[in-house]
Amino acid sequence: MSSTIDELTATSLLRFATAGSVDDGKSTLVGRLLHDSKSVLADQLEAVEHASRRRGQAAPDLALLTDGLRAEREQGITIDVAYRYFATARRRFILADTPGHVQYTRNMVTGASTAELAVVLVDARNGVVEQTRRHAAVAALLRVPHVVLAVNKMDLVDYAEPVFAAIAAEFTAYADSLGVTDVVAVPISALAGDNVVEPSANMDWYGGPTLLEHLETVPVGSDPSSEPARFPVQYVIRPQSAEHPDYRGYAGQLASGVLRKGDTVTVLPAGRTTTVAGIDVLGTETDIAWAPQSITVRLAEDIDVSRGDLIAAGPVPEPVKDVEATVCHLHERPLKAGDKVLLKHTTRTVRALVKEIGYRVDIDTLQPSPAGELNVNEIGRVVLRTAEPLALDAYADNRRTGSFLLIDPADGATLTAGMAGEAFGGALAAPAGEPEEEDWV
Ligand SMILES: Nc1nc2c(ncn2[C@@H]2O[C@H](COP(=O)(O)OP(=O)(O)OP(=O)(O)O)[C@@H](O)[C@H]2O)c(=O)[nH]1
Repeated sequence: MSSTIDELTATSLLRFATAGSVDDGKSTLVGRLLHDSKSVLADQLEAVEHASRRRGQAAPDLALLTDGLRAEREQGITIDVAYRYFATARRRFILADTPGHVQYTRNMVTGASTAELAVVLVDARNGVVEQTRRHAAVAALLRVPHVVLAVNKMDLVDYAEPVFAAIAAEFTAYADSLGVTDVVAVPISALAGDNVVEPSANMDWYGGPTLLEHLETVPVGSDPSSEPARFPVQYVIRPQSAEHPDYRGYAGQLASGVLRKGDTVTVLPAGRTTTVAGIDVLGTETDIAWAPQSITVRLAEDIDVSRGDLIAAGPVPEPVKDVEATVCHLHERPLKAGDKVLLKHTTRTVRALVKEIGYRVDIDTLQPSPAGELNVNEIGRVVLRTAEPLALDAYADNRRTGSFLLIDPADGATLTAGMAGEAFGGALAAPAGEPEEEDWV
């Protein structure tokens, strides 16, 4: 069965995000990836060639492939996170293309929250700059498992190995201090196509994979059997037909792990334990299901289960009403102690009070400092009190069931993205003079 799991789970799909400062060459890189991996349709390419000729450029400007919005191009900035889908013979890709201007943190959090790999782009002429460190910090905070440092514009530094080596060493050391251990550095020229899809003849000193080779081969989709099963109930199915008067099934997407018929499970937050009586995938009964399949589960006992409950196996989280989390604030309206919000965790939405803004983190220095409120793009530590108990995992253990959103009850706006538990692998201490974490709640 394990080979089937390998074949059918997310191993064939890589979700990744790009991040870089303005003009580092993200659009050109993504265009180059799509073009050289033959993911671009002929008519798209024709349109780009036509547009480039009109502007008097001899070669097609591949950045045009990715900059869908003309207005944005005219302003010279990229507006929002764009998702692009492409595939090679070896793997399918979903790319969250995150822009590099001032809204970087918000966009990168949005784009990288589901990513398994982040490509951090730097301009070889500038090396590691402030924004590079910020991108690395956000990747660390979101626990993106793999980071690629793409050192772009190598053509402008004469393809010189020492330039690349120094940047790679500086970045790797910084990433390491954040707890990001899987960093692969690739010297590229997005414009000329060196080491993006094809190996570069200009950099024969580089023995590593091209960017695409790495994207195609990096291990993804952590083995579901290594994680405890987490199944947030999306719908309760009760057909109440004469044929099946007692049928009660729970439908949703398995967030993590493997669920088998006969497994002992706990329904949270109530805490009732029962066994899995049956599993249906696409209307067909099966003995086993794994994340991220969409399934319907039947339980042995007729217990009260509703939308928003978590059916969990293995070590299950203790439901809590006091939530301490690291958050990134996404909205122009600041988040303050005393705010009444809605907290959306998987399929469950509950009322919550912002009890305390613990501190904000300076993303450049990673130093925490006391804060009364969190402004847009700021990262900080908050304490929340929910109206009903939540079955939250630590984000470090489970990115799906350890994360949540805060929503403005007045207009439904998404305010804040939250990650339960410790930040930066616990390396981040409370600011000096602040109460110890235990004293907060
Ligand atoms: N010489 C050289 N120029 C490059 C390379 N990659 C990109 N450029 C140029 O750098 C400029 C910026 O590239 P873009 O791809 O638009 O940069 P971006 O990072 O997407 O910029 P924003 O969309 O504004 O965030 C353009 O003039 C590109 O042609 C490269 O490898 N070598």
